[in-house]
Amino acid sequence: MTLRPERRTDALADRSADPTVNGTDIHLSVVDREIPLDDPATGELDLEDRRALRRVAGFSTELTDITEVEYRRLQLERVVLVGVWTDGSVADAENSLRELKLLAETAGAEVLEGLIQRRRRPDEATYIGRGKVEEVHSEVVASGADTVICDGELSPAQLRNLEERVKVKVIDRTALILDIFAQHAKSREGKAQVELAQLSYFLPRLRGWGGNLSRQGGGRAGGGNGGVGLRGPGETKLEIDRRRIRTRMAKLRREIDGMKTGRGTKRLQRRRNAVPSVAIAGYTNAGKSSLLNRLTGAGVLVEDALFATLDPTTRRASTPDGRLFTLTDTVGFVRHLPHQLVEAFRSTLEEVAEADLVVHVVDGSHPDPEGQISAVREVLAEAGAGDLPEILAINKADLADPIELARLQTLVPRSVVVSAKTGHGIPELLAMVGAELPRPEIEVSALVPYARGDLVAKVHERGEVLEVEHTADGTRLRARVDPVLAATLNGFTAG
Ligand SMILES: Nc1nc2c(ncn2[C@@H]2O[C@H](COP(=O)(O)OP(=O)(O)OP(=O)(O)O)[C@@H](O)[C@H]2O)c(=O)[nH]1
Ligand SMILES: [Mg+2]
Repeated sequence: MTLRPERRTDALADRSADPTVNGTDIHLSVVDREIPLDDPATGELDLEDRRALRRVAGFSTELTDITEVEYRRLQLERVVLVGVWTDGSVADAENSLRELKLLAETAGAEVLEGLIQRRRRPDEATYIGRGKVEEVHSEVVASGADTVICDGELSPAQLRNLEERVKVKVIDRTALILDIFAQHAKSREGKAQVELAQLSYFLPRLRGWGGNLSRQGGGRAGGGNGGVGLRGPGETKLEIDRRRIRTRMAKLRREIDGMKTGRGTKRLQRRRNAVPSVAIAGYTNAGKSSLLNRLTGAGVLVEDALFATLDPTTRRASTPDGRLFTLTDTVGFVRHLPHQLVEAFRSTLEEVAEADLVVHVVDGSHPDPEGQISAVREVLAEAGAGDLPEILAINKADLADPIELARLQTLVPRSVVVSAKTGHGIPELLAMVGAELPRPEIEVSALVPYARGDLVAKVHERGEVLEVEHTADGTRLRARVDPVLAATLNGFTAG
């Protein structure tokens, strides 16, 4: 597998112009598939294995416009999806493959077929059972696919073995997610983070193309002990590539650290102004950006695609009683989010970890909201945000089954049913946010002259006004405020 940035750009341009990507309907059902009873290739009699390869019917991407089809063929990969289903129900296995299909389509691929194999665990050498590799190969030939995507993270050896046998490119879920992130990254920081994640994924998977022939120059094989600057001549091509990648990764890490400082300064500034911060977190496509737009009119990109948002956006919002807070929309999470990405996006995730409160958005109309909730909590914990107070916003109430919504609400004490689309539940959500935000600590009484209306406005925004009275001498206030504002108000102590 190679990194091919050219295709990415093309595929992205195509994706945004493609009406079929957004509206694809998926009808899934698992149908038992006829499988020859004996497997002459291996002579294995693994009954469970044999019965287990199932075709997920009606799985192909439906494209209606024929010219569109022709156009897409030029650039897009035609893929067959393969999953190993180890535990849980058929529905879980289907959900997982359905999500892989969405991911593949988001990356710009055309999905031709989806296959699930029931196995106790993935095969160590080939991921799917050896006997079944042949069938996947036939499927690839029959459908004219050029890529197989596996629903898991495969070892370098598994990828290589499988690729040799199915005779087309094989990629795994991790590489697919990395590819989507690479297509969507816009900011300098986002791009650097994604590149770092991709390189750390590819590093152990590099192959010495051409084996021994790849040795550069003559001399010693397998350099590495010649010291800095002296390693060149004896190094294999593979070692040179590895070294280049490591150097590039170190440079990216430094760059990302530098950019982090810039954002840290802004964050400190907000801290100093004692504006509490709320982070919106949640599974990809849950409606996080829609909610930010609904709450603040931010105009952030909303798309029915996975990982539409990669760069954090921060906006100001206020509680029903007028207190200001910041609201940050962040990258969405997904099950088995590649750890390389979690690592590379650490600085973005730290932003979440430093928030005063997390609004965790979940798509109430999704078939497995609990699975999504726990996947999000896992990533939050990994980012050090596991202990933050959390409000669960159960979104897409306009689409979801009310019984399901009620059930979800009983699971989490601090939850609220909302619809970013219709505005349902938004006042309740804001009230809850207001109640959960840290209270300003210091109670003050002050008599502020009318000339200092700015100060009164600040108390309204940053503090909590307990009593207010307009007198002949000015505004008499009793309020709870932060230490900085308390110090200023001290000059106006009410007599
Ligand atoms: N019906 C309905 N659709 C919604 C609602 N909220 C969001 N959507 C749709 O869900 C899709 C995803 O919304 P986004 O706001 O982009 O979701 P996100 O969580 O920011 O997604 P990523 O940034 O990709 O992780 C879009 O097609 C929205 O129009 C809602 O309350 N009701
Ligand atoms: Mg978004």
